[in-house]
Amino acid sequence: MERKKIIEVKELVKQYGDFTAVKGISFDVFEGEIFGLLGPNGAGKSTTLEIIETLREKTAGKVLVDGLDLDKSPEAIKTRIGVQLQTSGYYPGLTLTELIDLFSGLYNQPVNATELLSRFNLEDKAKAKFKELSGGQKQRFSIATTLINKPKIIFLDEPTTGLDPQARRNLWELIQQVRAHGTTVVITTHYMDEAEFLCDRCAIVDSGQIIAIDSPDALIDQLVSSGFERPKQVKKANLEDVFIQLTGKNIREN
Ligand SMILES: Nc1ncnc2c1ncn2[C@@H]1O[C@H](COP(=O)(O)OP(=O)(O)OP(=O)(O)O)[C@@H](O)[C@H]1O
Repeated sequence: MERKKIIEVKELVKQYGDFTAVKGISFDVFEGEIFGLLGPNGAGKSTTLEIIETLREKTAGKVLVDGLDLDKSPEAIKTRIGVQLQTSGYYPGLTLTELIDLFSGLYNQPVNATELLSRFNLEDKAKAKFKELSGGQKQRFSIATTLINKPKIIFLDEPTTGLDPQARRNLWELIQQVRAHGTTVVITTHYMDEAEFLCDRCAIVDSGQIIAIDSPDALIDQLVSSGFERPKQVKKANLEDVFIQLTGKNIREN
């Protein structure tokens, strides 16, 4: 059975003055997958996401989200997507419940704040102010808020940057749960372990172009079949495994 394309990007171009940040990229995202955009700083990942999110004008190309043309139906697209705000985008003095109620009113979507907070292990923080949360809790809350308008797709821009190993792994599990509920996830990251763990497929973007696109496994197999070998014998564990083994998996943020 053919999988449904929920995002179609064709020959997308973005120029900032004389500088071309996105150079005619094309890719599809399938419904229900976790799709990653990977690439070094300045590759054009955020620009591409912001165009799909209707937050930035494109220079050329075509974008369809859930079958809707970005040029014709940006408002309808907004109702089908959830966008993670930078953590500075929240009123720091409001409690989490008040913030959820605020968004719920803005989107005109009734939301059970307690249920949403407990899905993200934040039920104990319902009356806490946003500014009182740890980094991991802030990230969990910002992902929770992407779901308020019951979107088909959520976009997460570097969701685990700055988090400790326990908080990162916890967030990975939560992102998998979001997908298990049927939401498509598009994520940008600099962490290859994160992409390998989470993404069904990923596009590697460099200097505004997609230089590879496939599942992490297939990309690794292609490299290995080209004769690549790691210069050093790979050990069965790495330093992060040592750290997690010693400090446990529990998140430390209460
Ligand atoms: N508003 C802007 N005006 C001019 N140039 C911009 C603007 N926004 C981004 N750029 C440039 O476009 C290029 C792509 O930026 P973008 O933020 O999309 O990259 P990125 O892959 O998300 O990088 P990072 O990983 O650092 O977030 C960069 O060279 C950046 O300096």
